[in-house]
Amino acid sequence: MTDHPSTGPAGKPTSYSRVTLSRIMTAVDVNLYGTVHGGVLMKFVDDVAGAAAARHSGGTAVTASIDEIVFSEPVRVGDLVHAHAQVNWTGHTSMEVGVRVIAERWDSAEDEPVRVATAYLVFVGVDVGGAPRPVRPVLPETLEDERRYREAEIRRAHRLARRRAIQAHRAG
Ligand SMILES: CCCCCCCCCCCCCCCC(=O)SCCNC(=O)CCNC(=O)[C@H](O)C(C)(C)COP(=O)(O)OP(=O)(O)OC[C@H]1O[C@@H](n2cnc3c(N)ncnc32)[C@H](O)[C@@H]1OP(=O)(O)O
Repeated sequence: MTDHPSTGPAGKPTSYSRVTLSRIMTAVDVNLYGTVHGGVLMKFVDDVAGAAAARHSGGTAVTASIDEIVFSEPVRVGDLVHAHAQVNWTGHTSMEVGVRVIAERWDSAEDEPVRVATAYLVFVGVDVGGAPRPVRPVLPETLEDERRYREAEIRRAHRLARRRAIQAHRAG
């Protein structure tokens, strides 16, 4: 089992944080090439991740960083797009939120929905003054949740190692 905060009264299961946002993409969402702009999807991803972080932490949470966002298939005008988010990992004041974006093609409703994007973001719970505040631990419930928790730790370790390496490089 992954070494995550043990079950305690203050913890919340992963499923508690789950949020889905859905919308139909329109002509105002397109880029020069006629497909949906990546920035539109990034805003959508940030919104659903923010809602999951707010729900888990029981208050305001701000986006601190985006570790990764992958656009795996283009999205088109008319597609019905669903963004599913959950808190994968918690630190002291920060949370990793994973987001999966799925599209139902408007012109092939019989086909299986397509995974169009995947993202991992770090949110920090903040108080009314904007200062970081402690967040309750997330409690993985399933093997899949455990896997995501462990992978979030790997992403965090890489992020911190990269920062240290760049700082050392700059220090000469
Ligand atoms: C019931 C509910 C339904 C829902 C209903 C509500 C719906 C609601 C929907 C909202 C949907 C919109 C969601 C949009 C959300 C925005 O758009 S927020 C706007 C964009 N973001 C910002 O403006 C953030 C600006 N940055 C900051 O304010 C500060 O840098 C931060 C993020 C608060 C961090 O402050 P700091 O003093 O540098 O913090 P520091 O003490 O060094 O570190 C605190 C923690 O942050 C982590 N951290 C700091 N920097 C980073 C970094 N670059 N990368 C990763 N982690 C970092 C640290 O590792 C540390 O983690 P822990 O070890 O405590 O776990």
